[in-house]
This record gives sequence, C-alpha cells and structure tokens, in this order.
Amino acid sequence: MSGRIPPVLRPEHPAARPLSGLVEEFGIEARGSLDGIEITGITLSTADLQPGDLYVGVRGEHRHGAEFAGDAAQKGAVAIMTDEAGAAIAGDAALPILVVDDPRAALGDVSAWVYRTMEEPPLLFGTTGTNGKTSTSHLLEGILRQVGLVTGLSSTTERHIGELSVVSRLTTPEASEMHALLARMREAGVRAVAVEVSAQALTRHRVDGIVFDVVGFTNLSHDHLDDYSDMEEYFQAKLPLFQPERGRRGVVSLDSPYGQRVVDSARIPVTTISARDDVDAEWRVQLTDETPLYTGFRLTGPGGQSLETRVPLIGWHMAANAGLAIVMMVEAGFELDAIAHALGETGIDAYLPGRIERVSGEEGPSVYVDFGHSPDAFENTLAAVRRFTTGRTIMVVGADGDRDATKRHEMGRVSAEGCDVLVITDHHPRFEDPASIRATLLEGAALATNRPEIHEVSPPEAAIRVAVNLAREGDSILWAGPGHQDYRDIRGVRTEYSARDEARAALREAGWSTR
Ligand SMILES: CC(=O)N[C@H]1[C@@H](OP(=O)(O)OP(=O)(O)OC[C@H]2O[C@@H](n3ccc(=O)[nH]c3=O)[C@H](O)[C@@H]2O)O[C@H](CO)[C@@H](O)[C@@H]1O[C@H](C)C(=O)N[C@@H](C)C(=O)N[C@H](CCC(=O)O)C(=O)O
Ligand SMILES: Nc1ncnc2c1ncn2[C@@H]1O[C@H](COP(=O)(O)OP(=O)(O)OP(=O)(O)O)[C@@H](O)[C@H]1O
Repeated sequence: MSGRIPPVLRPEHPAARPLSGLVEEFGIEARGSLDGIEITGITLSTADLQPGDLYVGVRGEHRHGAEFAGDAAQKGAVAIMTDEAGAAIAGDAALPILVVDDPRAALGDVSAWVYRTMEEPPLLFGTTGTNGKTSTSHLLEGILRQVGLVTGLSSTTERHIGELSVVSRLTTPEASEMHALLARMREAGVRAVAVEVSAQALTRHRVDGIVFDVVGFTNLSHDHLDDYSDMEEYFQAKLPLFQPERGRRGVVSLDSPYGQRVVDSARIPVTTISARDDVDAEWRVQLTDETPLYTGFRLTGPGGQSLETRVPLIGWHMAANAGLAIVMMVEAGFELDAIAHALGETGIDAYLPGRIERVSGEEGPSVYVDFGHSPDAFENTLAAVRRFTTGRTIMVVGADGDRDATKRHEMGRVSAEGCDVLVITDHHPRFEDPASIRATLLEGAALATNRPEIHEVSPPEAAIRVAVNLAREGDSILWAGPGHQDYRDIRGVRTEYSARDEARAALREAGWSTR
C-alpha cells in the first residue's frame, strides 16, 4: 500500500436502520421529512462516503464539513448531521438535516447505534500512553491469538480483522470508522480486540460509544506539545480513558511518575505494574534473560502468582509492555496459568512492524529500524541496542516537520548521549525546511556530555548508506523515526519510501547481505 491512503474497513453486510429511530433514540432535532429513510453507514468524510450513509459535517481545523454536504448528497448520502452553523451551510443539499450541538461529540454514540456495535461486543482492550501503545497492542493481540481467540487490532501501523490486515491512517480512527471496523470484526467472528488509543483520540471523541473491558496505561513523557499547550494538558487528555464511561477496569504502569497520578484520578478499579526495582506495584516485571533475539522476564502478581516467558524483542521496555498486556488479560478474566500454558516454551508470538525491527542478516553490522520519535523512546531503544553491541553504536535520526518542535533539542541531545556515531538526517519535513530541522537536532546534540562523531546527511536514503559504510562487524545501527511507514510527507505529498527497504538495500550494496 505504498504511499497511498489506506481504505476504511466497513461491514460487508450492513443492516439498514430507520433514520427516525435514530432521531427518537437520541432526541435529535430533525429538519425535513424522514419518512422511509434508512441508513446503512455513517461517515464524517466524503472521501469515504458510501451510498446510504448519514454524512456528519463537523467543524474542522480548516473547513466546516457541512461545506461538503452537496458532494455527500451526490455520492449517495441520505441525510446530514451537523451543528446549527453547518445546517445553514448545508441547506442547499436538499437532504434532511439532523441538528446537534456538537456533531463530533455525538459521532461515537450515533455510530454505535448505526452499527449496533455495543450489542454483544467482543472483549475490548484499550491502551494509551506516550510510548508503547503500539507494542503493547500487538503483543496483546498475539497473546489473545495464542490462547485461541479470533482477534482484531487497531494500531498506528495496522488494523487486523482475524487474518485480514490493512495499513492504518490515524493511530486511532475517527469514531465512525472505529465502529465500522468493529462491525466488520463482528461479521468475521472476532472475539477480542486490542485498540491503541491516542491522546488526540480522547480529545477528539474517537473512542466515544465504546466501553473497554480493560484499559491500560504505559507511560507519559515529552511529546505532542504542538497539540497540547503543556505536559499537564497532555496528561489530562489521557485521563478520560480511566473513567467508567470508557473503561471497566484498568492496569496502570508506574514506570513513569505520571502512572501514580492516573491511579489517583481513576474512577474505575485499577491494578498497577512496574518493571522498575525502585517502584512499589502490585505486579512486577523482572528480566531473566536478555539475548539479541528475545527478552525473558518473570511476571509476579499479588499473592505470589507468577509466570515466566519471553518477548521476541530487545529492551526492558518491551518486557514491560508484554507484562502490561498479560495483566490486562488477567483483569479481563483469563487465568495466569492458562496464559502461561498457551505461551509455552517459546513465549509470545507477535510481529511488530518497525518497532526495534532487525533488518540485517547474520553477517555484518546489526541494523534496527524503529518508530521512536521522542527523547524517552530514543533513550530506551539506544540502551537496548547498545547492550548487544560489541563495537560502535551508530544512530541515524531525523525529526518530524510541523510537529512538536519543542522536543527536537532533547531528541538531539539524547541521541548524542547514547551513541558513538550520530548521522543527522531528514524525516517527514512536511512544510518545514529540512535543513533547519537538522540544525536544531545538531544544536541539541551539542548539549550532550558525550561527543560522538557527527555527520549531517540529507536525504535519508543517503544517510543510511553513510551509516552502513561507516559500520564494521560488531557495530549496530539504530535508525529511529520511520519505523513501519512506507512514505515520506514532503510538502504535503506522500512520497513512496520505506526505511526498512532502504536499509536492506544499503546492506546489499555494501556487500553485507544478499537479501
Ligand atoms: C488535527 C486533526 O486531528 N485533524 C483531523 C481532522 O482534520 P481537520 O480538522 O483539519 O479537517 P478539515 O480539513 O478542516 O475538514 C473538516 C471536515 O470536512 C471533511 N471533509 C473535508 C474535505 C472534503 O473534501 N470532504 C470532507 O468530508 C473532513 O473529513 C472533516 O471531517 O479531521 C480529519 C478527518 O477525520 C482527520 O483526518 C484529521 O487528522 C489529521 C490527519 C491528523 O494528522 N491528526 C493527528 C494529529 C492525530 O490525530 N494523531 C493521533 C496521534 C498520533 C500519535 O500518537 O503519534 C492519531 O490518533 O493518529
Ligand atoms: N514502555 C516503553 N517505555 C519507553 N519506550 C518505549 C516503551 N515501549 C516502546 N517504547 C519505544 O517507543 C517507541 C514507540 O513505540 P510504540 O510504537 O510501541 O509506541 P506508541 O505509544 O504506539 O507510539 P506512537 O503513538 O508514536 O506510535 C519505540 O522507540 C519503542 O522502542
């Protein structure tokens, strides 16, 4: 799916529901006749609209969705739901209009009604936090499969419905897309779903209409300060997930100091977990074995119950994520012994695209591609890579344009602090000047106490080749940022590009591999 906008997954056999029933259920003001009108779907984007849809016109950052009501009508929408301002704009579309105060806030509950998603739902798990949401969600899905369930997944990288997999657009889809996905999962017999919940999703009502059986919190650190004015506002955005409207039970990692604050403000029963020795939590994760291929750990719970297993990734943080996933299952009612039995000798079976993913072969330097784009993520992944590196640790890194610029200095500093050779390059410049993003990373690198050899190389295709050419047997290269992505956003254009493919090509060209 290179560079293209991935599709929205919807139910293949949607049931029609009378629009008058919707209006009655939610006490919505309707303008125009609803006689005989039935809806089979709902969307807030004309790009995804299907005939029979209710088109929801929300006020966006750039446009009011109601401006596209005519387009929606042409594509087969049967009615519009919007606010008062939108109703004035959409009047010409000659469709009935449902008027609500805040269409985005209504979208989740209305979508749940349209697709009947909360009638006999699957087991629902929601994970939030700055780092580790994708990893925990994929690990959770893997373990749920291992205990024998048909699973679903919604993560930054992919949406899964049993064996079907499509690339994701947003980390957490808009509520109408989320409920359509759940409806499609029901058709496929999915019994348990792992959902990654971003702060933006909570702020923008994307998981409204869903009550998760178990919600999990990984950690909180500097990120997204373009969307939130400060860390406190970012932290507050995460809290609604731990209230009865969104979750029944919670598992909170105390690995970052924000964890205790989540516990203090939760209004649902929560249990705690930590992989840190200096933190007192109900569940503990202790590393037992670290190899370049997996991390072994022991999970011990209240009353001394315990499980020993392994996660096929490197770094203490991946054991922490796996422990969180297992305790979320325990909170959902699975027996720890049954989970241990299903994991067997070989441990957790899960593939995480572009998360500390090793793309090199047996010969030459180890090359890892990772999605980390925050100082905390860099610190942990660099430490994990260094642990298995006998030679030099080489870091290739760029920063997102048009996203939280306040973290760039710290990204540069942490990178320089943890490596021997630093190659500063470009990531998604978007509408920013890539040279000035690199300059800020370089300024940050100069603040480190460590003094690595530094190269500035643009574009990233050249940067990875410089890194590979500098590397010798025993060295490791960590390419942080691009992860699973298959494009770069350059001035609003998605240019086809895969860091994993580029890294493999660079290794081939240098004679280190034939893959
Ligand atoms: C800042 C933000 O969240 N923007 C979201 C928002 O866009 P917007 O407000 O700019 O929309 P707009 O262009 O003004 O249009 C208004 C409305 O008209 C509709 N429209 C517009 C044009 C048209 O031809 N037809 C049409 O129907 C749009 O779908 C929208 O509903 O509504 C759009 C439609 O749903 C989203 O795609 C878009 O997400 C953008 C792509 C985005 O990048 N969001 C990021 C910040 C985000 O949500 N990230 C989080 C976290 C990631 C992480 O953890 O790292 C995530 O969950 O992905
Ligand atoms: N528990 C953790 N603590 C700190 N860093 C972590 C943790 N788990 C993963 N990371 C690192 O954070 C980065 C992102 O991991 P992951 O994609 O799982 O997180 P995420 O929360 O989904 O982030 P995003 O929303 O940006 O996709 C990677 O570099 C990964 O190695």
